[in-house]
Amino acid sequence: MTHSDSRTRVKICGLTTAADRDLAVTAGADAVGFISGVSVDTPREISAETAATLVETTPPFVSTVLVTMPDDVSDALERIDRVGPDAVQVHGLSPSAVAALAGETDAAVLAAVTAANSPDYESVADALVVDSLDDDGAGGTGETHDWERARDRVEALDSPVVLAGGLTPDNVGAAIETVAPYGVDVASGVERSSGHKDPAAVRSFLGRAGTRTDRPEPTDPTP
Ligand SMILES: O=C(O)c1ccccc1N[C@@H]1O[C@H](COP(=O)(O)O)[C@@H](O)[C@H]1O
Repeated sequence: MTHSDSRTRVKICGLTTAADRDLAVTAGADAVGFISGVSVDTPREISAETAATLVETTPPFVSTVLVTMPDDVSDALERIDRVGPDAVQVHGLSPSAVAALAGETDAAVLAAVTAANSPDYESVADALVVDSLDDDGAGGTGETHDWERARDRVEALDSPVVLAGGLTPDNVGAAIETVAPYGVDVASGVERSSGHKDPAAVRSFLGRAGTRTDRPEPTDPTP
């Protein structure tokens, strides 16, 4: 299902600090992603405790996403319980495990997939994140994949498709035009150094994705 007639949602992922989360929120991100519990070495990984704090202090109407690589369904449920996100993005689970997880959590379940295996996950996840996954099933590769093939998937699948993998301020406009995804997702492409976002790049990415709003700085929602 193409979404070229509506605004493309943007997730800024791999946020490691409150300052970077606030930067993404202020610049107009629809969703903010926190990476915790992954089996690959990444500068964007944070502890479950830090992720829980960042989720809890994210202002209303911005979706929080836990990005994780669980061993199995019960491991995923424990991680969701500890962090409390609106959505969980799971890497490396089979379609049947994703289906079981979706049946047991109130969080929206996003499956990280490739264009090749995306049809296997369509009926079991709330949305598909089509990425350039490495051999371990992890994202954050900074590498693009075949956008024409991704476009075919967007047209063939009923589930919302989020395009990820190697997106940057320079290519996100062309990516949206080519693929017409429901949303786009970026981690390494808007960093100034490993694990730290570049404010100008985050704003530029959101602007070129058609989403920048320049919201006022968020205030601490805790009383
Ligand atoms: O970013 C990571 O290091 C990472 C590690 C393990 C699983 C997922 C990860 N990131 C996800 O991959 C996409 C695309 O990343 P990039 O823009 O190509 O760097 C990212 O948005 C996360 O969802």
